[in-house]
Amino acid sequence: MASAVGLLKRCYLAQYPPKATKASDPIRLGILGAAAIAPVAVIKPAVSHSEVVVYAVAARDMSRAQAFAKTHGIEKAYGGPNAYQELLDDPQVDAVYNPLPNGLHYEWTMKALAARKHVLLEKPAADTAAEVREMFEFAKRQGVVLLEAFHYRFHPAVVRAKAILDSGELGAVKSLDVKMRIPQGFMPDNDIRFIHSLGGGAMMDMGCYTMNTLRYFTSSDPTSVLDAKPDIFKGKNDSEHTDLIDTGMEATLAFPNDAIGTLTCHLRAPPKFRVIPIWPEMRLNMVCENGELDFFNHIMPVIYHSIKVSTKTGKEGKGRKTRVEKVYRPLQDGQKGEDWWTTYRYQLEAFVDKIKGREPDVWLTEEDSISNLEWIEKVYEKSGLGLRPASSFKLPSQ
Ligand SMILES: NC(=O)C1=CN([C@@H]2O[C@H](COP(=O)(O)OP(=O)(O)OC[C@H]3O[C@@H](n4cnc5c(N)ncnc54)[C@H](OP(=O)(O)O)[C@@H]3O)[C@@H](O)[C@H]2O)C=CC1
Ligand SMILES: O=C1OC[C@@H](O)[C@H](O)[C@H]1O
Repeated sequence: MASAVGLLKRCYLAQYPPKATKASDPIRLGILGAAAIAPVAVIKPAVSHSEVVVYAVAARDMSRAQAFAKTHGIEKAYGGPNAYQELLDDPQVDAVYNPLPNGLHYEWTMKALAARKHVLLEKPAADTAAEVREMFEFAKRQGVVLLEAFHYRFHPAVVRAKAILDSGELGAVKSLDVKMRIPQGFMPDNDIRFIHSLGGGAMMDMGCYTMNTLRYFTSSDPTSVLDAKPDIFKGKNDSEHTDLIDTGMEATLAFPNDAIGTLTCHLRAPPKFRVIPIWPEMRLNMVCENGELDFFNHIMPVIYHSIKVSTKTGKEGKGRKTRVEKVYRPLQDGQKGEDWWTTYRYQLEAFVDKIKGREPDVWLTEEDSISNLEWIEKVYEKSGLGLRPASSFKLPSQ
């Protein structure tokens, strides 16, 4: 009963967060595109943060920009073909959230960095690893913060699961399996995720999390891609190269010390036995020398999650001792958080801390973002689908 009340309370407060009194000099955030993810990723999280105000939005269509601004109480709306650049040229904007389609991440992040704005950039950071490297190098030269929005990494449940592994309690990792699947029926054929020129594909979308999860929990990069099997897009849209779009991917990767990682991602997972609809699935399982860790819902842990830890017991290790942990707020003294903070709220806290020159509780390095794309590329190469197209954009100074 208590846990059901907790769940309802967390979901309610995540949806309707308490309003923070704003500081006199908050970071003014501008959003590039009236994207579906923006309210969840930054608009709601900013409500309870005293040091951020979502100040502007830009959309390719003025009425869309205005409607979005009105719905979300955003002061400034830029619309039309030059709207994104106009937002970047606005001296009132301190930082930018870039939730454009993957294939536009590089161009608009480079332009935002050129305008000396800090950037919170949606995942995957770009279409190619070379572009990711360039963006981070440019951010450093410009003296601004750039963060790839792997929001799940900021949640204390994920931090705790990693700490369990790092503590040595379970011994060395032997195998990991990560699954992220959405049942078919949720995404139309013309979704940006099915458009090759926009960096589409399941391995780019859900797959970038699965790759990140494997690499994070092993604290290493893979050593090779052993196998990669795509499910090819069977729908129809007006774009080219839909035969190179994966709606799903299953890959097996070798890791140091003979560990094996498997990832499954799917944007249109078919029903079981062709008729039984499946639930969305987000799960991580790790088999280690001295036990096992099973993490249910590591991507959206605020709603509900469980970290089941089983350790071997007895003389020959045939017995099992099992416990379940649920972690909704940081376990370490001095770290910030509330039970109802979403992964995105934790992420925003870290982004703001970094901009303000404070040490965030959790941070993602540029090497992490670069390596993630490198290994996504290797999976695509192995699958036979090839890399996503690099952007043709070049900064005038390049
Ligand atoms: N962190 C997370 O949990 C999630 C992250 N994402 C990531 O966020 C990004 C956007 O996803 P999502 O919000 O679902 O996508 P949407 O399609 O809702 O938004 C994409 C935005 O891109 C703009 N855009 C600019 N050029 C184009 C173009 N040629 N075709 C289509 N759209 C264009 C549109 O802006 P305009 O308003 O100007 O027309 C649109 O609002 C992706 O990188 C995705 O991977 C997505 C969902 C969840
Ligand atoms: O978290 C997510 O859920 C839905 C996906 O398609 C999206 O891009 C991803 O980030």
